[in-house]
Amino acid sequence: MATRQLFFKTTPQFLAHSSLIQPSNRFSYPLRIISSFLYRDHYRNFSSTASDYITGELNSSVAAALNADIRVPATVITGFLGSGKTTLLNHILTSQHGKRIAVIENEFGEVDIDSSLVASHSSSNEEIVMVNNGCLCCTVRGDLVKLLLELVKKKRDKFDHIVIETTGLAKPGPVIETFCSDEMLSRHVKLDGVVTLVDSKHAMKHLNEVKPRFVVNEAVEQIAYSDRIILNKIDLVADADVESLTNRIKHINGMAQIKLAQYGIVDMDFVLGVGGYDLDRIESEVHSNDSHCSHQHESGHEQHDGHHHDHLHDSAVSSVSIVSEGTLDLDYFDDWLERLIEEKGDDIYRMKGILSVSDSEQRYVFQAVHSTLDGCPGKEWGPSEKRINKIVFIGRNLDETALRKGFKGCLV
Ligand SMILES: Nc1nc2c(ncn2[C@@H]2O[C@H](COP(=O)(O)OP(=O)(O)OP(=O)(O)O)[C@@H](O)[C@H]2O)c(=O)[nH]1
Repeated sequence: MATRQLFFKTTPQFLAHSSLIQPSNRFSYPLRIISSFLYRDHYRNFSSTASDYITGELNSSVAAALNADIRVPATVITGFLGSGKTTLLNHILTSQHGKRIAVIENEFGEVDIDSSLVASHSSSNEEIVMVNNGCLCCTVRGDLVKLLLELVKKKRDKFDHIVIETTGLAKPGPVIETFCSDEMLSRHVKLDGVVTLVDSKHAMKHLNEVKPRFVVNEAVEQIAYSDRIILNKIDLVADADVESLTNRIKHINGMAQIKLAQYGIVDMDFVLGVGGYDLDRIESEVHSNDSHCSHQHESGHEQHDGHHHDHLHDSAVSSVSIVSEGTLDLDYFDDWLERLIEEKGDDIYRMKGILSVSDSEQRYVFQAVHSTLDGCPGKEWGPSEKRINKIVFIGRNLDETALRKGFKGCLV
């Protein structure tokens, strides 16, 4: 199938205001509650309201009967100024992946340059639709939701996947939270993954930049929130630089997969269909994390992550992995997580985990973005399989000792 795309454009500062997502708008679900509502809500609610929005699509009752997730996947491309986001977008739009892509482009500044760069690479310009909503400053979240819902309502039959390119200075947190916390949006669109472009030549400088108190370092945040990281422009640096940058990135985010690239050339399945927020994909994500994190598993009950503590940087954003045998009391764990989220929800950007819980033959899987938690029972443990808990936290000022202690307190 030929690749076709729609093109939507917004204007400055569109996704960069975390203050727009007030704590009161967030919701926190204890795991035991989530486990019962999860699939039911996403799929059944979809079927009851989809007809308002989606015409000429799958019959919603058929979808419900099949328990199919027919929400549109959306990929967020982020990365510092000049890191290669538009280059990657063009690669996506010109690759043969069989998906029809709708693009939401966030331009920083009055002059629309990126859209013409993308358009010039597009194979079917007539499919490109420009949307200019004026200045989205301070109405970011609502406008993004409106834009996405309109897209689904009016053009749903014209695309299979949405790609959102943020500005180089955008903070991805508010964008991700929008997908997770807006009920209407989450019925129709699911966040597939956050892909971050990193400029191999200049990234270290940006990552090391010390910002004034309460000012976030966007380059660090973009890495912390990502599911896939493309270490781009490797043609401009030595291997040793790539290695130290890779290690630095792993320290910030021990969960994301990393690929080296020139001109954003990566396989499409690295960026599309990532399933970064799908509970049924968490296991493979956490496993794949093992392979690139060079864990040095300790013998004994608990194993520490191998996040290169020999070259720690004083960045406040980092990740902590807990890999441990043993069985958890889900109620204890639930209480602990609730407390953690209450106290540190703003600082915990992402969490993913596979748990071995008492009185259950199934894994328990969960994932969270700040205080928005999803969890449900997963695959059964094999008869001779070692039950190993794996949890990854990514956030600011993480207290590794306290996290390990809290986790241990939930073991039976
Ligand atoms: N040498 C080299 N140049 C690259 C590579 N990838 C992209 N570029 C160039 O870097 C420049 C910036 O790339 P863009 O794709 O526009 O970067 P961007 O992240 O969209 O930039 P902003 O929209 O300004 O944030 C362009 O001139 C690209 O051709 C690469 O791997 N190697």
